[in-house]
Amino acid sequence: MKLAPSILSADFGNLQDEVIKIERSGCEYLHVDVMDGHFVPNLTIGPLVLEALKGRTRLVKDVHLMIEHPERYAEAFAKAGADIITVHQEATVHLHRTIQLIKSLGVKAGVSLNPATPVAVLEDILPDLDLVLIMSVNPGFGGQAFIPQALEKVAKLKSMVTARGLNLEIEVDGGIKADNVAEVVRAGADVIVAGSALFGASDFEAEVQKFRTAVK
Ligand SMILES: O=C(CO)[C@H](O)[C@H](O)COP(=O)(O)O
Ligand SMILES: [Fe+2]
Repeated sequence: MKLAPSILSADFGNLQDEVIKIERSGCEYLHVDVMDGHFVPNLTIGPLVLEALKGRTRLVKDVHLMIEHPERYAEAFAKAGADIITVHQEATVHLHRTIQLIKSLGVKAGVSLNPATPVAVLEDILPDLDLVLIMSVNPGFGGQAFIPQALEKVAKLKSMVTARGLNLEIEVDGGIKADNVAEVVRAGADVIVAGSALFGASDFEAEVQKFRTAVK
């Protein structure tokens, strides 16, 4: 299991230290939640913040775009240092074109699905993807409760990926804590996003260890 702490729940006044904390705890990805106040009812950060972290961390910068028309901003996030750009299937009409654009920028391409979107919509684009992000909360906010139906979706997606011999990562995002991470991984997740559970803990590193122990 790879861990992707979401900086949505970090202390933005102290971002550099928060990123160092993620790195020291042995996590693999840095999950960056970008929200536009249209696709989701919340506003967060843009490429400027990502750019500020450029060259300051070895973590894989995993950018989750919860914005309408993500194709308009892919280049800006690629230039700002994104390693993976994930767009929502629900937010772009020409998903195939958007994925090709992201790849042409030299960045890995992912697609995210809202809780009500079935994995079957990805059937024809699956071989083009580096990552699929299954939302286990409705996107927009940290600290929400895990939606259990996500487990079945992850398992279904895992079978599609295995049956076709594809090489892509399954990431799951929202409401994941030390006490439910094991079932998410058992269902087929390769990458786990966690925001409030890690940053809300009194000891970040100890909480990361709890996640690791839970999946052993
Ligand atoms: O994309 C997101 C919300 O839209 C966040 O990545 C997600 O909610 C992580 O936060 P938490 O672990 O607190 O649920
Ligand atoms: Fe996210």
